[in-house]
Amino acid sequence: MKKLTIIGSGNMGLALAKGLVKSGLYKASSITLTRRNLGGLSEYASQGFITSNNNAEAVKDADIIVLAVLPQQVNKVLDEVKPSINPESQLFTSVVSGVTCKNIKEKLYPNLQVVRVMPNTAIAIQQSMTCFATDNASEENLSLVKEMFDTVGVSIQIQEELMTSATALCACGIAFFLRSIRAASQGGVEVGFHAHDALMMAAQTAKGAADLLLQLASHPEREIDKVTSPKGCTIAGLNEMEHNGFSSAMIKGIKTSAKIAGELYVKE
Ligand SMILES: NC(=O)C1=CN([C@@H]2O[C@H](COP(=O)(O)OP(=O)(O)OC[C@H]3O[C@@H](n4cnc5c(N)ncnc54)[C@H](O)[C@@H]3O)[C@@H](O)[C@H]2O)C=CC1
Ligand SMILES: O=C(O)[C@@H]1CCC=N1
Repeated sequence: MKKLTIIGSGNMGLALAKGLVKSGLYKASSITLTRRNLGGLSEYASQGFITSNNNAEAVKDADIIVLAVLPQQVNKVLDEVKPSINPESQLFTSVVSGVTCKNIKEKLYPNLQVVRVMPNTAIAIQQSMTCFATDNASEENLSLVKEMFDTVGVSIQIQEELMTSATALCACGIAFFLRSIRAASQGGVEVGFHAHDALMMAAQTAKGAADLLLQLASHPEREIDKVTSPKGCTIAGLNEMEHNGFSSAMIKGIKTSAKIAGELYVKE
């Protein structure tokens, strides 16, 4: 079993750690989690994870390193770990938005194999859509990354220039679909359901809609056509939403997120 060190164990780092252990691919004892404030990791230490607030020490024995700090924390952390990194033997992965493989190699070592990965928080329940890209990692290391992220959802390799787009569509996308479900449940309350029933009903309906596309390899409009009876209530509601900019709002939101994702990291 490979040894993994996650630098920056916040929302994403912890979701990844939980998902990998749940999948059975990793034991908690083979994952080291770092954070500045160790107290925030005590629950994880009691579950068998190794915890540390010393990034330089924590990366020394790792086969795979996952950088999961915020973009504005990257420069300081890379300076800190550089003397402990072995570019010959370690694989460096990063989930940080807007930080390219080149940015990391410039700060660390030019021959370090780097894979940029963009998962989403559904990784905690093995349902992530994960995109990854590299400009120098070996096929063997790419297979390792694919195996790792396929056990916690679905992963695909993409061109690196599309990573900020993948961030918007898939990583930010979790929030966009959650807000849609929340809005649907609020509508549900207005038409007569208690809030917790409305939320469960909206979430299960969203899950069914997604599964129609994934399991039948169908297109949204094909499935929509099956719901919209002529002169019926679905087309009336759907058109009302479109008159209010439903599709347009989602498209504009994704474009804005993709733009911001590319501006999050500032080189020193
Ligand atoms: N939250 C999400 O849905 C996703 C986040 N990402 C990326 O993951 C990265 C982390 O995002 P979040 O987990 O949301 O942020 P977060 O703020 O929850 O996590 C960052 C963690 O890094 C720790 N940290 C800061 N400085 C550190 C240091 N010097 N040493 C060790 N730990 C340190 C913080 O204490 C915090 O726990 C970001 O770069 C983000 O772009 C990528 C995909 C999805
Ligand atoms: O909001 C953010 O910047 C991070 C990256 C993608 C999801 N969360």
